[in-house]
Amino acid sequence: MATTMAPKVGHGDGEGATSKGTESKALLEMVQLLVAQGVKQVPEKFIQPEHIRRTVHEVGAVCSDMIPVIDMAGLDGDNKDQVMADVAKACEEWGFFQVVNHGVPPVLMQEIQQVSKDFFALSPEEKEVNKIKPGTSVGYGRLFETGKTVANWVDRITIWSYGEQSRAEPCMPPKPERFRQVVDEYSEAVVKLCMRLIETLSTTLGLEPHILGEHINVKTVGLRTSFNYYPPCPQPELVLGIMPHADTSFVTVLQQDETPGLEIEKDGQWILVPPVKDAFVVNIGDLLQIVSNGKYRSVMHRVLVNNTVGRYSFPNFFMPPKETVIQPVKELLSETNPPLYRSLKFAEYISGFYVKPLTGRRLIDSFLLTPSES
Ligand SMILES: O=C(O)CCC(=O)C(=O)O
Ligand SMILES: [Fe+2]
Repeated sequence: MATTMAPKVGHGDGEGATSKGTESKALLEMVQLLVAQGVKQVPEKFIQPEHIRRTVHEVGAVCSDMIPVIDMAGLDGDNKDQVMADVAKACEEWGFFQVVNHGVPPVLMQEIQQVSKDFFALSPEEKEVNKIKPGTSVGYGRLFETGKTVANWVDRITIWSYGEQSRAEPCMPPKPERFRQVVDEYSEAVVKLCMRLIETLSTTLGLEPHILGEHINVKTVGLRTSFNYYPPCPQPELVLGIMPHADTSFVTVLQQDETPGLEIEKDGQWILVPPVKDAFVVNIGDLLQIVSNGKYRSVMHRVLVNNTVGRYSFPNFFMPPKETVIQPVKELLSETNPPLYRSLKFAEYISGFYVKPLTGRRLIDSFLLTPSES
């Protein structure tokens, strides 16, 4: 299990919701704008306390090549059992792995990168058209700027890219013009990949391939996509691109560009997830931790920035509608493996991180049937 070296914050997908009335102020202080103005010293609000900064090592210093890379083409071949075993091991030991030959066309991955570059190249006024609305968690701007937490060195736009929520809460930016079309194609391909992963994880959990998907009502699960831009920072050692957090998803499928920055916490150390061409980074989210009754764990991760080159990343959070009940799969339970978590509605989970996102504990622990000591 993840150790306690990182502060245990209960952020959902890197950041929580915005609190009412703080949005315009946040927008005036978008990182991109600060950098364009030639800021030499990062403003106070971005400076992390010392114990949260790069405490253990610099980017990439620890065994980053150990994070498993799974060739999904192998799931259809003679080597299937070995690939399944590799996935099972990756989930149990790492909670993170990369996938190649995953079925999402590389050209779509390039296009998503291009339209987000085009988005961030718009004028501040054009970007602000789509700014986060009070009480929601989608739109342009840094979320969770309540003034009580240190700000992340990132600008981002978050949208519901697929499923019920994308219809209920429209949030596509009007510009660039190709944004919507590219996102539609991309999210459909990424959802297919998520479905495939859920089927695979069902098997690696020791269940029939369809059980996990049926349990989470996979056909109703949607996608929330963030477009993160981490501009170069004049004092990268003082800030974090995104502070340590675990994701509020079943799984997250992340596209990163060629600039390193993402690190995961394992056995008390931060380990770089090295960029691999055309790969997605897959990680177990809190919801799968509950559903698998703790067999697969949602691992803390963070993002470092540097002073020379900007970085783009696109996490896709595979998340259910608010009314979905989240509980351990009954086929996994037995007298020797009793449920660790109580059943809850996803809405309850979300409101947990909206209301008290930074209590110093992981949100997921508050749903344990027997409270943990930490
Ligand atoms: O930028 C990255 O590589 C990770 C982003 C992330 O963890 C998040 O948005 O939840
Ligand atoms: Fe994350």
